[in-house]
Amino acid sequence: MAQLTDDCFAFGGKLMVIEEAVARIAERFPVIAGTESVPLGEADGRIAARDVFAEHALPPFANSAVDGYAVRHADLAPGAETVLPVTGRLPAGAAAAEAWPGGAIRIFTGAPMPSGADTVFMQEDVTRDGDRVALPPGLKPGANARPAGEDLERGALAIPAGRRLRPQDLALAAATGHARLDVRRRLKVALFSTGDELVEPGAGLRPGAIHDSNRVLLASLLSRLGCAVSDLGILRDDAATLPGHLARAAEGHDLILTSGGVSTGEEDHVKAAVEAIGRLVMWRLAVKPGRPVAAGLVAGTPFIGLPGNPVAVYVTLLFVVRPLLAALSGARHEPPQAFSVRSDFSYKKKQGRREFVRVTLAHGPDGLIAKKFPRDGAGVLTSLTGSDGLVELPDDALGVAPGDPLAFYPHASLW
Ligand SMILES: Nc1nc2c(c(=O)[nH]1)N[C@H]1C(S)=C(S)[C@@H](COP(=O)(O)OP(=O)(O)OC[C@H]3O[C@@H](n4cnc5c(N)ncnc54)[C@H](O)[C@@H]3O)O[C@H]1N2
Ligand code: MOO
Repeated sequence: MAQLTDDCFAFGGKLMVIEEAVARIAERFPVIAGTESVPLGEADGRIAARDVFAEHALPPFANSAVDGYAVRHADLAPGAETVLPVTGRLPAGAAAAEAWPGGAIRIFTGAPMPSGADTVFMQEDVTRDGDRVALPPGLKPGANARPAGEDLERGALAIPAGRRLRPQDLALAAATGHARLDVRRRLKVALFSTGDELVEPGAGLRPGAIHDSNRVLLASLLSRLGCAVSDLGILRDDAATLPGHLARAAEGHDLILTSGGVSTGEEDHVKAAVEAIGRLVMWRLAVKPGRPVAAGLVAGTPFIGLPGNPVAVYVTLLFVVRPLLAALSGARHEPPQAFSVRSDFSYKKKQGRREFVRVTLAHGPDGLIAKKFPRDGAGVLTSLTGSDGLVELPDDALGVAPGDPLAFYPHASLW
């Protein structure tokens, strides 16, 4: 393939490492503008548009961590039991009271510490007798009391801009005084499958046809990643009509995503269609499965063409598209977390490309071991439904042997 005038890759050369390719594609993709304010209940999975600061300290006031008795530590006899009169009662929600010198206040979890009191005995540790309570020796000053601002001081950063909001972030926003958050607008993604062999799920299978499974995989994954997906159906392997479909999709979308038709066959028209009405900025990556992935711009709108094989779709969406979605939407890319497991298999690979192998986990003598899913073709969908996750074989590795440490990504933590 000829070197394109405006591209950054020599397509014929060594394949580019995933992170470098993603960084160089991202440079050419514009970050979307536009934010909206949403109630916390609608903010899960959205991207924080700006830093969120604590409106007040968390907790806002010093309070008891247990049900028990609040005292001034200075009133306790060193090394001996202390008996104090019970001088008050403070349930959660009550306004703070004064601590009487030489008295103990019956207090409940979350109630404000009485001013002057600094230490709380758990009720299980004391002996109550009428209006007096006997307190054992040995409790440190400050025990079982939570200071104001222990979690966050007023004005402290609670959520950084660019964070993809998780339920725990929303809890922190609520706890620090926010009812709504400013978030980036959703990325609008136009989604196509391509291929003459494809028919809709549920349709009868004529000879040579298969059901389109990539579109529902991609639409579902993209929705989980917070995108607004336009499902635009199946495009035929037709060099004459493909460019028009892509050009129309470029209007009103932030990204066009296709699967299929990006390999080298003469029926693989997607790349040519992009070049006809826009430009490719990258084709082919050092990754297996998923090598023929293509990226470009169509009428200024970012385009990513994934290979047709379903496992290649899964892997490239995760490791190529996902960081690009983050770049487009102004999010911080938080790479999926890998866990270390031991290999239970031997496998040879080519140097100079990263491979993702589907595995199931089992308990070995020294921790978790990864067993390779027996059928590893990039078209084997049951290798995705029947495995626990992916292991990553590094670009430069020549293979893996039993006992080798492996980076494992559970399916459950990927989306
Ligand atoms: N001569 C070569 N052949 C192939 C190469 C190569 O380098 N040289 N690369 C192989 C690799 S690796 C992959 S991956 C595939 C990718 O090719 P395409 O992106 O052009 O994809 P298709 O040929 O259109 O489809 C591949 C495969 O996937 C099935 N498919 C496509 N779309 C869907 C869908 N929506 N749902 C379910 N299945 C789908 C399609 O029927 C094919 O079986 O090329 C290799 N060939
Ligand atoms: O890269 Mo292809 O995805 O190996 O099958």
